[in-house]
Amino acid sequence: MDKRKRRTEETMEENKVKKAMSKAEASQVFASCSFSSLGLHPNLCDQLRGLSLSLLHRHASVHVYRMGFEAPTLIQAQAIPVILSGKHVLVNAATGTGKTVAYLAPIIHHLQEYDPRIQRSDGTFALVLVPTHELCMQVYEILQKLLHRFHWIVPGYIMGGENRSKEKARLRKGISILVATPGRLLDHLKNTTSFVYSNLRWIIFDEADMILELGFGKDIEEILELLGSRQNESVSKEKQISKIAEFQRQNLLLSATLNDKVNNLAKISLENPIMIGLDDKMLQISPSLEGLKSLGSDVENELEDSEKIVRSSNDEYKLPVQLFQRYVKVPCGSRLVALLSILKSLFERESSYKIVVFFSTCNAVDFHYSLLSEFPSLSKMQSEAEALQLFLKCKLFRLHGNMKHEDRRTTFQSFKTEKSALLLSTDVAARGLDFPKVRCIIQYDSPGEATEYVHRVGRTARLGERGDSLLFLQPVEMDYLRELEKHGVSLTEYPLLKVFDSFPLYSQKQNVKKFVSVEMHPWVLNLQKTLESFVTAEPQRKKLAKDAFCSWVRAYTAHRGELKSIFMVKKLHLGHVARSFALKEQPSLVGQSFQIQSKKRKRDQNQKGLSKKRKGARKS
Ligand SMILES: Nc1ncnc2c1ncn2[C@@H]1O[C@H](COP(=O)(O)OP(=O)(O)OP(=O)(O)O)[C@@H](O)[C@H]1O
Repeated sequence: MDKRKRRTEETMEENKVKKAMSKAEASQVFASCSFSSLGLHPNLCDQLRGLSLSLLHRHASVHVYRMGFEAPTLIQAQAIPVILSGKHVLVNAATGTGKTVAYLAPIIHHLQEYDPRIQRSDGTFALVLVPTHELCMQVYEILQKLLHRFHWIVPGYIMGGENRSKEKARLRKGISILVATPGRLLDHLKNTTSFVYSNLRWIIFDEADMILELGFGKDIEEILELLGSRQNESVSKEKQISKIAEFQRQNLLLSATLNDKVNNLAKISLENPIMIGLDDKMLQISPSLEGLKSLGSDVENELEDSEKIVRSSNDEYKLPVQLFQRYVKVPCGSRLVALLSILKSLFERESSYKIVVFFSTCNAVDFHYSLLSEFPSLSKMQSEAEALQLFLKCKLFRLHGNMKHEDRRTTFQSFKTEKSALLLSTDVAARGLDFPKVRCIIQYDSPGEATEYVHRVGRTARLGERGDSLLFLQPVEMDYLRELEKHGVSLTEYPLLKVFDSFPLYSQKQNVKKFVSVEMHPWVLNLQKTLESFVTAEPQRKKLAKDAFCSWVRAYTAHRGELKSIFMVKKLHLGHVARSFALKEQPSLVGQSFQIQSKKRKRDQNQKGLSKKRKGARKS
């Protein structure tokens, strides 16, 4: 059989397997029922189904938004009927399984049924609380699409960093479904007298655990009190007026990872909740909710075992089954070269590829963004045109909390629509954000808690699509894998040397010796040297590198609990850390404590060296 024929047959076979796999993957995500069978109004079902299309309407092209959802996801099929029934609900489902529509659709279904129709002057009926600006915008956009046929139900958002007086004006006019970050909501609850919420029927905590982890616990308690929705309080029923007099409040709590803190929030906000996505072994919440503690209190003191309703920190997390998770073991000084090489090889392999790389600090994002925006292609044989080419030929974006809100919004929108792009981000992008077609997540700086790992990798492999994730670990950090295993997360090793071997040096294939170490690989040595010259040649770039170095070390010391013994600054060689920021030597800017730690490390090493020598001397 000739080669071409065999290749064609192989490709056909591969396609068959891929098709079969994607069917199997899809069947794990979608339910075999329809939206209408779940009890949703036909107009809403129509809105959820079908493709987005443009109609010619009286000489003008009108865009009709429809979501294009053929069938509900499994979690939607489970949650929608329960939420429609008016019960309080706690939802735990893997990332990218469609939780947003699962709670928005039933609310819209009920609101469109009110007779007479609800009006703006009735104020807010549903409140969606989210932890970040980006998530606020995202939920608001989905709401806009879902409400396309229900123009009398008004969506809106309020969030930190936005213009307060404009928000006040919008609240005065009336917002039926309001998406908000907790701090700004509390501000308006206290100071915007024209904000009408006496008809409030639903409170939803999306990414509930993160809201608490960001330290909004006290705000949430105050919000629940102001809204009269704290379960241990006798809600003054007289306060509630006409429209909802016959309805009970309904609160919903959702996340892909639930932790002990959420227990407390569940206890103070949910009444006899139905659990969705939690194993049978999870206990029902105790109906008598006594002895409630503060959401701001320490996790350890929070709960009696008998009252636990969600996973404890040692339980397994749900991850998308079609996610291929790997780790790469890289010595500290070669981290930057490894990152750039992996990115280059991924983007060269496929023309359409979207990657998100996570960093621990805003400064680290800025430094790598500046580096990758300008770092030229490596080739000594290059022509002038080639010399102008960049090392990575893809669209580059960055996202972090120190950026202006407008820039954050633009990045968020642009990265969504790009086909091939790289996003460098802090954890602001880790939660809930839905960037279509992201194929790979790289955690260049380690995530800390296993929950953070789960949410970061959850930006790919969404809704049954395939995705890869890669976690960078230094040899001294390998115990982190065991930490992940405790939560049922296991990773395989990424073949880093193979990637280095694949790069021609000076435009020729290298004759690289087998089994050479990462640090001594000629590609690594060469790229590291070029990077260092490039960074140190430009004072502004060097400053970015130094700032990034300092904040990286600070972030490294901030690991909590058991992770402190895995990520220990004193185990690091700060000179090697500096190399990972393309600095030839360690900046002296770090605080005194680091210098003391570094001296202590040297002293320890010297002592170890001495005792080894002594042992060696005794042996010989
Ligand atoms: N029934 C459906 N059919 C097809 N696509 C859907 C369906 N429901 C939701 N989606 C799409 O799936 C993607 C993921 O949804 P969503 O962001 O709500 O997931 P999630 O479970 O909240 O994820 P995370 O835990 O990361 O926040 C979105 O792009 C959404 O538009």
